[in-house]
Amino acid sequence: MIIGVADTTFARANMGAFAIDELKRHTSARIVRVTVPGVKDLPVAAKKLIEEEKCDIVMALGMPGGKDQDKVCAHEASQGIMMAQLMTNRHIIEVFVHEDEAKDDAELAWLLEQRTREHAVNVVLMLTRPQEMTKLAGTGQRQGFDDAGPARR
Ligand SMILES: Cc1nc2c(=O)[nH]c(=O)nc-2n(C[C@H](O)[C@H](O)[C@H](O)CO)c1C
Repeated sequence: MIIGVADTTFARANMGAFAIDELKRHTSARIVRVTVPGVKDLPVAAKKLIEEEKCDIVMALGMPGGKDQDKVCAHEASQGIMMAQLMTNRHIIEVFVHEDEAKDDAELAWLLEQRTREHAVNVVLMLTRPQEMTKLAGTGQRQGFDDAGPARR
């Protein structure tokens, strides 16, 4: 099994390093990493990881900024990532932390790390123990901030 990790220099924390550290805690799968400038460069980076590096699944890690043009960029990047998934028939787990989700730099740094680590665990489960993911179905999981939990009557 091979896991791809694509991250960006635009992000304000080393999301690729967090992902790799967390993946290594849960799997001995080979990991291939590539770093690109920004989120719009992630779709082709992920597609190349799948097609050329034979990755079974890819984490696409990025941080959209808070400006309007950043949000447009992020939407375009998401569409590209979805297209790459459909073209390759492989999951590309998009891990985006929007800069304005956090109230200050300290929270942003925490969120960039926490969301990346929690999605790394999802990636390992999806690849190696999908039945464990099914056990979590409908439980209101969130990556980073608190889980929402199941809705109650
Ligand atoms: C406006 C803009 N905003 C972001 C952003 O919020 N987050 C990010 O990761 N990258 C951004 N970029 C850069 C593009 O994603 C891309 O790297 C360049 O257009 C080069 O292809 C751009 C150009």
